[in-house]
Amino acid sequence: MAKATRVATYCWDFAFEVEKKGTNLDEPGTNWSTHRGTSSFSSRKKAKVDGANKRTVRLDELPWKTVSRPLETGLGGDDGILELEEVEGVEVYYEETETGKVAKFKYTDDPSPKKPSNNEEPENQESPDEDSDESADSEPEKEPFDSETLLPEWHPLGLHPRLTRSIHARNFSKPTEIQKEAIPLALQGRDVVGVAQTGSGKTLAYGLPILHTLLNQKRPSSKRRRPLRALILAPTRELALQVSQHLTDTLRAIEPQEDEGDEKKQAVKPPPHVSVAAIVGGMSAQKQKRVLDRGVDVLIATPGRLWDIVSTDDNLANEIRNLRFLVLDEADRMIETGHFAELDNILRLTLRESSEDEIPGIDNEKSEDEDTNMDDKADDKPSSAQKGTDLQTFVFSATLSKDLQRNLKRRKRSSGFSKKKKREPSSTLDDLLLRLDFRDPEPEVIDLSPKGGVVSTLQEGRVNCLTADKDVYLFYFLLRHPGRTLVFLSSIDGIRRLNPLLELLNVKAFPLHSQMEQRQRLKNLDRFKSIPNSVLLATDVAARGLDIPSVDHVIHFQIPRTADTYIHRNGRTARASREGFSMLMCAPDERRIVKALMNSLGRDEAEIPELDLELSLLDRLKERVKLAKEIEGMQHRVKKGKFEKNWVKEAADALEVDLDSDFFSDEEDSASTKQQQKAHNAKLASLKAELKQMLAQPLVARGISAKYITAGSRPVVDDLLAGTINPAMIGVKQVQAREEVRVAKKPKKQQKKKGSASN
Ligand SMILES: Nc1ncnc2c1ncn2[C@@H]1O[C@H](COP(=O)(O)OP(=O)(O)OP(=O)(O)O)[C@@H](O)[C@H]1O
Repeated sequence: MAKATRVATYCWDFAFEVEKKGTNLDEPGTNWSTHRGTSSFSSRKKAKVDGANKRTVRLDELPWKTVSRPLETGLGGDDGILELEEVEGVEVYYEETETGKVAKFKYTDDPSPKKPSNNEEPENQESPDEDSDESADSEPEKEPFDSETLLPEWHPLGLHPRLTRSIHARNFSKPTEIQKEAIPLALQGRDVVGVAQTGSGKTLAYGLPILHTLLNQKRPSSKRRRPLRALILAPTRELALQVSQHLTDTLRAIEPQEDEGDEKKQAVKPPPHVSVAAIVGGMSAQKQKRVLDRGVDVLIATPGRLWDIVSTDDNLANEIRNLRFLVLDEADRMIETGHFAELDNILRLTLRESSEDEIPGIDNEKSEDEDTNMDDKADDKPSSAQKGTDLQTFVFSATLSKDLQRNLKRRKRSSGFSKKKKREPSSTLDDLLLRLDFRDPEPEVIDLSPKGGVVSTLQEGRVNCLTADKDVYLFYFLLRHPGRTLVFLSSIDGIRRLNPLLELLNVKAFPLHSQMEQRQRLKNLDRFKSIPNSVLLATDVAARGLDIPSVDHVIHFQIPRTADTYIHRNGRTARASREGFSMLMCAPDERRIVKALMNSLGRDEAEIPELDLELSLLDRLKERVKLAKEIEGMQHRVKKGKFEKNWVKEAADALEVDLDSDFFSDEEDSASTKQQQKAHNAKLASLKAELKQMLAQPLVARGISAKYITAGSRPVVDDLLAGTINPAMIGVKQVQAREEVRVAKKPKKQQKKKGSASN
């Protein structure tokens, strides 16, 4: 006998499957029906089943409760069961049948010792009419929401009242610029290409119109599978999960909450009006397929995983053909992620079909001049007769080339794609976007990108140093300017080297790169988000779209190769009008790249000021970093040796060959090796002890008296009194990095050069 469990889902269809297939809870192909909500996993009491009151019930008659799954697990969407919870008063037993074991449920009507209050409805309430479509659309608002008074700047956008309520709950007092411009156009049915600075709220600029449209439609029945209505494609797994979370949060604020205390009502809660799910690589494809099988309204996906599923699922392919909304988020990055072919294949499904395979009224062969003439008729709005479907397309990024935007305008009349012509695989963003079949003859291009790509609240800075000294300069910066710091490196090897080094130096650092398991990536992101003085060492997998609240600093440990990457990396800080700081670490051989980078942004290299450094402290840090490197080198050699040996052994085992006796001669058990190991360990321990001692010493700036706070040429007493003392570096004020560049002097050479250039 087992106790019944409450799971994170409503399981109407599942109940049927359990009866049919027996007790395998994770049977592939099980048709799930879910309901999302919030709850605690609080009640874990054993069910008290009073035999006298027990009666056999169907699974769907049980008092199911919805619970939420935390995003940090990587399962924020409907992608699986994380935890089971007992249902009070329910007993599960199994009956042997011809087809195998069948789970049955006994449910007690007597919920003693809990006595219902006078206001409570009967415990064993019937589930709602599953075909709840009729009531859904006209669901009355519990309390009218006065958006005109409470959100005067959002009110004119005319969003669904439940969205304005949610916006209010999230304290978004006014729409951002891109939201103000994009939302009305999207609500008019226009296709929108939005370019706006990083952190400017682009997700809701396309997300709110989608949710608005779906909320204005009837609440789907739990009996019928809901068809996919919006597909959002994102370049990275993290971004896809984040967009999913963002939209889920927006909806969660408006779905009835479980912790409102009315348990009976939860048991009869209808399916969600709008369901959102994410499909990304690195997670169980089986579970994700099940999510799709039971139907979602808004799907956020990375192209690789989605195409894996679509290529074997005609149903899904058909749904993509009939989408209502298609979104490319960070479209330009998708070209770089190596999923171009998959993306191209998915987009092909969204192309219009007509009897002639041509877009009505459009001659694809017209000349450029004719194109221009057609431009003049740009005011022609799309008529529904012209549309293959109602598809609306949104393309958003912080960086889209001006050329592309011009081309998009010009392409309006040659939009679409003739299947008669050979379709070469696309290879550039321009190519890709020009192949998008916008239904709108002239997609609206909103370009709010700031001049030079720099957000006004961002302060840039740089340090010029040798490549070999970058570790020291980084360590200096982290001590000098504590905060949440995102360090970008160009290679995974670089991260693997730097991470243990920083750990030895007592810096809390977490790696993030594409060769890590998805769960570990999400876990590290989460740790970085929750620890204020931590460091994330990342490749450009983290450069785009990630919305980590309050990243104080972005450091380009290696100079990005393109201006777009520079903009997107910087965009991880100074988000949503907050201040932020970014620093280029520039080695002599990288000067050329910085120059080219700035040129392509229409800026001068000298515009980025140098960071003021306390050189005496920098020198003292060199000793510490040198020692940490020595320790790291020794540890690395041991690890590498073990790894290589294991690899050879595993390869030999796999090939079923015997290894030469020489291979084992220096194995651990030989006496001389043992001695060597002992000596090695002793040296390592002594170096570590030395480093520990060094790190325990306060770093005192030149001119500071270590004995008396009022003595020395720079007494620290004032800083102490003002509360501006930097605990890691005595004698230097605790100031923000942005303040240190204001006083920085431009390199003399540059000033000279500039002067001569202007002559
Ligand atoms: N109207 C608003 N008012 C205040 N904050 C907002 C508003 N809209 C969105 N935000 C918040 O701003 C942050 C950045 O939003 P979002 O991630 O959508 O930016 P983005 O423009 O997509 O950035 P990126 O280009 O880097 O992907 C989020 O934390 C979001 O919750």
